[in-house]
Amino acid sequence: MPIRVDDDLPVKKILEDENIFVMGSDRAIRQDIRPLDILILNLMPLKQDAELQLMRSLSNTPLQVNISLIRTMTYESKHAPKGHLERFYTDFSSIKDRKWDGFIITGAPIEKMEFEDVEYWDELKEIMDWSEKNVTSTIHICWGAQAGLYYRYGVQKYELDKKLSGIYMHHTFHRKTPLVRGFDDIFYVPHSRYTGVDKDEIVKNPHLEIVAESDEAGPYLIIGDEGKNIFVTGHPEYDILTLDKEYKRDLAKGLNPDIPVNYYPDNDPSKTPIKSWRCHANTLYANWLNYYVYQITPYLWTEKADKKKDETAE
Ligand SMILES: CC(=O)SCCNC(=O)CCNC(=O)[C@H](O)C(C)(C)COP(=O)(O)OP(=O)(O)OC[C@H]1O[C@@H](n2cnc3c(N)ncnc32)[C@H](O)[C@@H]1OP(=O)(O)O
Ligand SMILES: N[C@@H](CCO)C(=O)O
Repeated sequence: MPIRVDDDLPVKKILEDENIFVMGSDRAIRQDIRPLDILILNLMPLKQDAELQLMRSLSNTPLQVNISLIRTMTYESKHAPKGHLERFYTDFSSIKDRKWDGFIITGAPIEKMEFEDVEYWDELKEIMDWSEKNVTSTIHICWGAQAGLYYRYGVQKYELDKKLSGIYMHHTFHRKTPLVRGFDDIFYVPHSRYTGVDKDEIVKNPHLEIVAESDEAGPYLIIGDEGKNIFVTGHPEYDILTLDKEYKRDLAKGLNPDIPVNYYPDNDPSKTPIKSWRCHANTLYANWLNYYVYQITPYLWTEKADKKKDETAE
């Protein structure tokens, strides 16, 4: 698909080299269509990796997608280059006075902290409150999913006995649900986290529906309020080598990590992993953009459109 990004964004060149269809602003302004406006709150420390991974995942649709990036202002990232953040990112106060078709809240390596101890927790709560009225559908990834399930629906996270790391087999429950349309009967997804969410709390909440799960990794795709909020507890967007880097990093730190499961051929970390989740990631994001964003978002999002939506909901 044509992803529209800033012409100078460094990952644009990488995406073009990979043959991902990226459209520069010159060509985009000459296509006479209404593009989707997608906002990404990037909470990952390795911001450019996350940009690249998400843009790849969003690239499998004929729709034109404008990507805008925001960061937190109450916590300053230590690892992201300052110049990059200043040039390509803005903050919540600059984007809050308009409507957005889709919104992505990324993961963050802070799942062992209490939510209330996260430095940007109040800011994130404000952003989540704002998104209820100003975004058509929000996807939350990994820690972002745990934070969203907790703040929006009161679902607790809990610490696992050990880090869940690897490529896990999943299945869907409701094959007719648009989010999982076209999925294979079983499919694989990376997970990499120290915490999980309480399945019983999700099941008993009438606003939430689990539509895909893994026997080992637990609930994976959860739909909130019919798609207004979507929670993805794994990392379908991860690159082939992301888990490898995390494993070797933890090994070097002396953390004695388990080898990520079902990842290296013959379970041998010296061998190059095989990417078995690309097709799943593409289908998931294409389904989200189509059924939960494009088909639902008003063409002209005005107060009139808001009123009509409220009337239909009543
Ligand atoms: C559960 C999930 O969502 S998984 C997704 C996260 N996965 C990844 O980030 C994988 C890649 N990350 C990494 O390899 C490592 O985090 C590294 C190498 C970048 C940094 O590791 P360390 O130096 O040990 O961690 P450090 O203490 O600096 O904190 C890491 C991140 O946690 C977050 N963080 C730490 N403390 C806080 C805090 N009090 N409040 C909010 N965020 C915090 C920040 O995002 C921080 O990175 P940033 O300042 O660059 O944004
Ligand atoms: N994916 C994360 C998990 C820890 O938050 C990492 O290994 O860096």
